[in-house]
Amino acid sequence: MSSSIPLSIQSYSTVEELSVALADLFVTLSVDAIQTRGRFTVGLSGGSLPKILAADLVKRVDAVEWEKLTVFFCDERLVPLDHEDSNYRLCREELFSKVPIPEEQIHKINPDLLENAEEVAEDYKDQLIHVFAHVNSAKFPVFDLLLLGIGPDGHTCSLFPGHQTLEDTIDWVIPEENSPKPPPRRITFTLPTLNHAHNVCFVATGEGKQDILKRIIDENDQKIPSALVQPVHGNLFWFLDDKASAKLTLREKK
Ligand SMILES: O=C1O[C@H](COP(=O)(O)O)[C@@H](O)[C@H](O)[C@H]1O
Repeated sequence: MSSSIPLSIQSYSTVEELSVALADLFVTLSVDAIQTRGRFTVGLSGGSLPKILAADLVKRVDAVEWEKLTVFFCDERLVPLDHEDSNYRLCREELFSKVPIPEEQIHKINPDLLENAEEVAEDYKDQLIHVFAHVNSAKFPVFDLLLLGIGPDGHTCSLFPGHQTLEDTIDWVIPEENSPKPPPRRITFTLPTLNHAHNVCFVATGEGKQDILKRIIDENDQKIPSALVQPVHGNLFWFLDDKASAKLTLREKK
């Protein structure tokens, strides 16, 4: 890893302890962002992340000013919003249904456009512009916090190894219609969108992530999409459990 990137790798004995620490980070960053900018902009992932995030956060609902939260999805599957593969549905079941976040502050894909992935991405960009354009002078949205997962192949969001999507240096959100992990049709934030955030936090647990984490963190293998997430000015956090981090040389044991 480049030494210029503020890097924090924390490994917890259990997923439960990791959930407590992740909720601490979420609360702390929400307080900072709301004090500084009047709101907290968050990008959520699907997969294992929503459950780990919600486990402790829902126990301290009052610690977050939910009405000042704005949520996007770092990637979304092109399925109806109530489909079992929908990242929105997963986050609703695990988190949104348990906290007082106003529904209109959760930015979802437009289900009327599902036939055309380009149009879904364009519409999602318009939603991003509506929220970010008037406050950011940067060319990309600047999220307060992006919470990312890592697949065993090193994909993050819907950015997969070897795919053309990794080359995009202009767009904010793009279609991916050949995801090797089902369902195949998705949209995803691009690397520049990820890399302009104030804070990016990867969350990975379990033995199945050991080898890919070694390639990303110890070997900085630039063929792996997750290794290409290197915030330009922001902080990069890795929240791991001890099973996932077992093969790493660089880590702080909690
Ligand atoms: O397909 C996806 O997978 C990744 C990783 O999921 P995990 O279950 O290994 O944590 C996830 O971050 C992404 O949002 C999702 O669409």
